[in-house]
Amino acid sequence: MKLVVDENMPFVRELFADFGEIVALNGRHLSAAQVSDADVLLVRSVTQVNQSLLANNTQLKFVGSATIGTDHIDHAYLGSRGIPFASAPGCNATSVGEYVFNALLELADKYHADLRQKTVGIIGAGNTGSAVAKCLTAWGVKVLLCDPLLAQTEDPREFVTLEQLLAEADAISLHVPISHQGEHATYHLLDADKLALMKPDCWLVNASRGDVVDNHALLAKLRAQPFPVALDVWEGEPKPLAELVPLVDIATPHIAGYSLEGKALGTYMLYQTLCELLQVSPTKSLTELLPVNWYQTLTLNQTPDQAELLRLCRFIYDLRDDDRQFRKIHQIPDGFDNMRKNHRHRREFSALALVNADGSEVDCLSKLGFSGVTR
Ligand SMILES: NC(=O)c1ccc[n+]([C@@H]2O[C@H](COP(=O)([O-])OP(=O)(O)OC[C@H]3O[C@@H](n4cnc5c(N)ncnc54)[C@H](O)[C@@H]3O)[C@@H](O)[C@H]2O)c1
Ligand SMILES: O=C(O)[C@H](O)[C@H](O)COP(=O)(O)O
Repeated sequence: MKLVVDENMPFVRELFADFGEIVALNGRHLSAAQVSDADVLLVRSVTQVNQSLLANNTQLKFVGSATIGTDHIDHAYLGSRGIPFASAPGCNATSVGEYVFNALLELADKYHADLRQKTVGIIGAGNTGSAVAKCLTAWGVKVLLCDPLLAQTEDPREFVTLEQLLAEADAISLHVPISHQGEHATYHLLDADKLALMKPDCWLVNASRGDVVDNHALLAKLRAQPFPVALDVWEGEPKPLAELVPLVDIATPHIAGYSLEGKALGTYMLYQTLCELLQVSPTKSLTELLPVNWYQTLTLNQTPDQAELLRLCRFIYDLRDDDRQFRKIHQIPDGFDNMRKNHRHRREFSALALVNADGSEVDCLSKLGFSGVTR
């Protein structure tokens, strides 16, 4: 069997080598010729999987995307060809949750604000939105959820309308898929009119898809009156609107989901699906592939203050490093993709096992996901 895979997919050889020959290629520039004799195609979000990529291939048995978003997949075309497809729902949700929490802590630090005095509005309350809510709730921050689709279900959580969220939130984080049609389409969900409904100085974080926010409208608003913004995703990736970058406080190249755990789980979920499809038992486990946790002895107050929490979060992932690098490379040809390809995989909070020197467990840190170890 021949497996054509995105080169930016950790542990792909360890997990898939037993199935056949692995050919790892640049996913952004994958051509029809390169996939013409593939039996299995494993992609990430930068590969458009559609008729023009697959028309020459008559032997494809499986397409997998090691991502949460699937807007790069022509589902109707795969369906019409009867080609099985799987993605990896939720694989990097914790990573996104921790990225957004870190970003909000950085904004709070920069603007001398207490995050716990803020109300954070989360638009889209699925896997990534819930992961953000989990971190914020653990830290005692009030959260508003807007998700008109989940609001129609048995979901027991309380939901608000978009208008209510825009009117009440001191910070907004976006967690919707990109969609272009229907009552709840998310393309330019925050357009000039909606941006105008935000409270003055409301913070904005986008780690969903770039075109959920009208980037030109955001640029105009920031030029008229700067306010705190963190963007991980951009319209027109891999070429973000150059004038927008200097006006935002935190700028990164679509790496919110790039924890080692999140990326590895994406690959692993596809391994499980292919095993199922081929009716073979999985023989590999994800935990044996991941490196060991870090142990850190700390002396912490029972409830750390915001500065102490930020220090701890920066210890595991210092968002400012990615922000600094991004500002240097975003206008260089291939800079955006190269930074992603060479991104040093960060670990999730769970990889940091805290040994509190006074022997006590710090409740909010356990709730945030740090491995709490007391002695
Ligand atoms: N930056 C990154 O690295 C990164 C990583 C993972 C996912 N993402 C993006 O984030 C998106 C969300 O991921 P997820 O795991 O939370 O997906 P999910 O499917 O678990 O949740 C998405 C939620 O959005 C809701 N929704 C849809 N339209 C809406 C609307 N108009 N208003 C409010 N809510 C709406 C849905 O009902 C759903 O509950 C993905 O589709 C992907 O595009 C980005
Ligand atoms: O939808 C997702 O899971 C993320 O946006 C995705 O992981 C981004 O990374 P990429 O697939 O482009 O490497």
